[in-house]
Amino acid sequence: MFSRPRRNRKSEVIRNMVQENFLRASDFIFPLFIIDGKNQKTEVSSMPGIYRYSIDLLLKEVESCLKLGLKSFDLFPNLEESLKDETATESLNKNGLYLKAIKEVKSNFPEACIVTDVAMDPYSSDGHDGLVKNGEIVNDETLEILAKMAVAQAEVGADIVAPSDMMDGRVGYIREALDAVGFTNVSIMSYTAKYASAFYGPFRDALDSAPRFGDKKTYQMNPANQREALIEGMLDSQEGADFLMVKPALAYLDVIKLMKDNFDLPIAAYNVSGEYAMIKAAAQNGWLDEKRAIVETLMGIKRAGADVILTYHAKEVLANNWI
Ligand SMILES: NCC(=O)CCC(=O)O
Ligand SMILES: [Mg+2]
Repeated sequence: MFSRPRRNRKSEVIRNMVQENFLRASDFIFPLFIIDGKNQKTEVSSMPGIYRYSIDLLLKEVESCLKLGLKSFDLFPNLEESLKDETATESLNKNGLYLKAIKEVKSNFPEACIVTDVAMDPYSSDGHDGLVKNGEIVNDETLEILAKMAVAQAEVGADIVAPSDMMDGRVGYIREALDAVGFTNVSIMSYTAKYASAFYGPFRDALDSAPRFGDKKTYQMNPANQREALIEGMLDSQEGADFLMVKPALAYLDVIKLMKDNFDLPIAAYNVSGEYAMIKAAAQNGWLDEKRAIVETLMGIKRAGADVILTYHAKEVLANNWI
């Protein structure tokens, strides 16, 4: 035997020397949930360790993350039912929870990178990402609403707007709307290949945003499909996306790799709520070594080709020096 791969595993020094992939604080975007009120911090029951924060406590949370070197945040609002309507009007309310939160975070911490969510579901009485007409999620009329939402978010300081709705043509539509009012420097992180997944369950608990009828299969992708992601990637690239996202991450590592191999834009992967919940539940039962399972999961996503990872594990990983 001339070749003995085990020689490169014989000591920790050599194992470290030949390590191919690394996780860094700057890889992560930390999703944060926001609720109305003062001094409110409520745990998402299906996501142990993850909370919804009122704006005052959100600022404290962001500050503590920044101290750990965690500098990018994706904000999501939990709105009261009474504020929801068919056209997501509340998403444009300058004094509403979401736009106020973005503005507060950005003015208190200009060094933070704020990613904002562009989709109708948190504000929609139908719980869908697009406008509903006669039971159908209509594409082109939704674009106008999304574009206004993106501009409103840019106006209060969004660094990156992230359309998570999967309507056709929305990246280009939003790009034009942003540019038309001078926001040529605001980036777009497109949810390019977002699959109709069971793993979003805990997130919908966090926001009370489950669809009120039907499912999201007419706009989110079929989990059975891989090549279709190339069509979405090509369109988003042509329409001016700055990042292409695959979501969820774990059951879609092949799609992350495919996107990495086919597009030169940075690839983001969303390690979603259900993926987080699975590890937490197993760890709480003593069935998994939590630290190792989390780091291995994130490393797998990185190894598959993700340049950026949106993950609820971001803070704990850094706070505990697990990477
Ligand atoms: N638009 C954002 C999501 O749908 C997040 C899903 C999750 O974390 O499960
Ligand atoms: Mg698309």
